[in-house]
Amino acid sequence: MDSIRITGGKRLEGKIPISGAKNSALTLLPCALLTDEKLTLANLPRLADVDSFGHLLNGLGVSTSVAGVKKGEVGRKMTLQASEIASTVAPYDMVRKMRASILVLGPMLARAGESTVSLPGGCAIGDRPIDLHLKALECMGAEIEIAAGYVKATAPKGRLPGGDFSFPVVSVGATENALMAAVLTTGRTQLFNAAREPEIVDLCNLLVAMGAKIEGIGSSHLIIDGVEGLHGCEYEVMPDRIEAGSYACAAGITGGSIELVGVRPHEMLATTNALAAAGLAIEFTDGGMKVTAHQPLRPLAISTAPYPGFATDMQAQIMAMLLVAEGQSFLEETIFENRYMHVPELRRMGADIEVHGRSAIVKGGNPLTGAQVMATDLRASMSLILAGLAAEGETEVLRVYHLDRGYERLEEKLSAVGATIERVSAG
Ligand SMILES: CC(=O)N[C@H]1[C@@H](OP(=O)(O)OP(=O)(O)OC[C@H]2O[C@@H](n3ccc(=O)[nH]c3=O)[C@H](O)[C@@H]2O)O[C@H](CO)[C@@H](O)[C@@H]1O
Ligand SMILES: C=C(OP(=O)(O)O)C(=O)O
Repeated sequence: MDSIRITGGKRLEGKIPISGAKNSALTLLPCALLTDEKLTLANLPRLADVDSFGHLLNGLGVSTSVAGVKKGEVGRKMTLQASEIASTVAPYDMVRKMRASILVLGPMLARAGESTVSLPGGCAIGDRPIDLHLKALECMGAEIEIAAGYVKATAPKGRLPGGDFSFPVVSVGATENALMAAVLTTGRTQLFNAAREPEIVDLCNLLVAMGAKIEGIGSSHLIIDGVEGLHGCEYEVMPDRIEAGSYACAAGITGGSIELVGVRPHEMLATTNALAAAGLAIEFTDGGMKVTAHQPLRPLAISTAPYPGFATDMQAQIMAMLLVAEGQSFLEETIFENRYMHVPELRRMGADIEVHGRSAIVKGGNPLTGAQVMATDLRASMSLILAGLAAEGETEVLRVYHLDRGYERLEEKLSAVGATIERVSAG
C-alpha cells in the first residue's frame, strides 16, 4: 500500500487549484439514471470514489466515456448514457467500497419502478443508518422490503405518486435520494427540513437543467412537481469547498499564504469565519480567495452543524490547525458519533488533545514531531497530513487510499506551494 512522506517545517506559499467537489460529483453522477439521453459532467475530480461510481453505474447499464482534458482545463469531462437500465441491483461489493452508492436507490426507482441496493452498514465515522432515505421514499409511495442485507424499493404502479416528508434530522444523502426520486413522480412532493448544503443546490440546478420542476432551491423546504421525463444536458460540478478549507488549514498550520483558485467563498462562510477568528487574513481575489496566516493563531470554539453551520467534514482539519494556536480550543462534533479517530494518531505526533464524548479540548502550542501514522477515514488522514506539514522531522501517513477518495493530486498540489511531500509507492 502507498504512503505519503512529508518533511515538515516549510512555510507554504503560492496557488492551489481547487478541484470539482467529491460530494457533489457523487450525487450528480446517479442523475444519469434519470434519462435515456446523454448527461455530460465537466470538472469531475480525479478521485477513486468517482471511478468507483462510474463502475457502479456501468453495472446498471450506464455507458460512460471520459473525454481528454484540453490544455488549461481542470477536471475531467464524463459523458454518461443510460439508454436502458440493464440491472436494478447495486451489489454489496460496490456499496461496501463506497457508501455513496446508496444514491442510486432513488433515481433507479424513479426511472425503472424498482431498485435494489445493498445496505451500506456503518463506517469508520459512525453508524450512518439509511432509515430516513427509506422513510422519505415510502412517503412518496414506495414499498420497501429489507432482506438478506439488501433494501428493495418498488413503485407499485410503475411510477411513484409523490408525497410530503419532514426530515426529523437533516440528512444530505436522504435529501438527495428523495429529490432524485421526486423529479419523475406523477404528483407533487414537498420536503421539509431538507439539507441545504451547496452540493444539494448543485444537484437541484442539474435536475432543473435536465427539465425537473423544483422550487425552494437553497432552502429547507423543497417543492418538486414530477415530470414525465428528463432530458440530457451538460453541467459543471461545483468546486470542492472541503478541499479548499483543508488547504486553507495548510496555510494556517505552516504560517503560510495560499490562494485557493476557483473556490466560491460564499459557499464556505462557516469555514472562512472560523479561519478569520483564528487570525488568518482572508482576501477575495479574482481567481477565488487568498488566506494568509500570521502565527501564533488564536484558539477557537466550534460546533459542527448542518449547512450553513461548520461542516463536520472540516472538523479534523481545523483541529490539526488549532494545534498551533496559543491556548485551548473546544470542538464539538454533533453530526457523527465517532469522528475523533484522528486524535490518538495526532497525540502520537505530540498533540495534547482530550476527548470527552462528542467534545474535544485541543491544547495548542505543544511542539509536533514527525511519526509514522495511520488514519481510518478521509478527513482524519488529511488532519495527519496537516500535522505532518508543521511537525519537526519526517511524517509518514499510511493507508493513502483514504486520501485518494477525496483529494485529487494532493502531493502535487502541496509540493507546488513549497511542501516537501512525496508518495512512496509500495510497488
Ligand atoms: C457523499 C457525501 O455527500 N457525504 C457527505 C454526506 O454524508 P451523508 O449523506 O451520509 O450524511 P447525512 O447528512 O445523511 O448524515 C447526517 C446525520 O444524519 C444521520 N442519518 C442520516 C441518514 C439517515 O437515514 N438516518 C440518519 O440518522 C447520520 O447518521 C448522521 O448523524 O453528508 C455528511 C454530513 O454533512 C458529510 O459528512 C459527508 O461527507
Ligand atoms: C465522510 C465523507 O464522505 P463519505 O460520505 O463519502 O464517506 C467525507 O467526505 O468527509
